[in-house]
Amino acid sequence: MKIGIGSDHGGYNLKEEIKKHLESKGHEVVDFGTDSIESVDYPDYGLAVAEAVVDNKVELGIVCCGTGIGISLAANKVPGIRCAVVSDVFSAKMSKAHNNANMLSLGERVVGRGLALEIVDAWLETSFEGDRHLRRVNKLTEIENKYLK
Ligand SMILES: O=C(CO)[C@H](O)[C@H](O)COP(=O)(O)O
Repeated sequence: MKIGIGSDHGGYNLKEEIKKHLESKGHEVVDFGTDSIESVDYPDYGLAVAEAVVDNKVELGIVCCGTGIGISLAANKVPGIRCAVVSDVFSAKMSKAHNNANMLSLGERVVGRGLALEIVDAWLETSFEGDRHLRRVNKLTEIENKYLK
């Protein structure tokens, strides 16, 4: 699978771990930065990955910041993005099965490396269940469309 990743400085080390992990499993990773722990602004990286997802340059996106919150908020501003901030395996599975999340966000200051990689695997291995959940996800899109100018 082709997966876009990105982080600010607060999520840089976790992003690098996730990148190595994904590549070791045979995924193609497109890294949108950042490239060090030098202080940067998370909206720039959330936006870059989110745009790659909606433009179909990558299939899914994974982003990290200190908490996972700020970079997910940025990604979720892009119409078509459903970016879930997750810090447990159950929520990772549900975010795909019920919400069809096309981006996953993790906080380096929240979850350890081992749990983060389990979350990533669970999320990638879970499929959207459709059915009643599709109706609800479609309603999310309707909300976006209502506010698109
Ligand atoms: O988690 C984050 C956003 O939700 C950021 O990584 C965090 O706010 C960065 O903080 P600092 O500039 O103090 O390192």
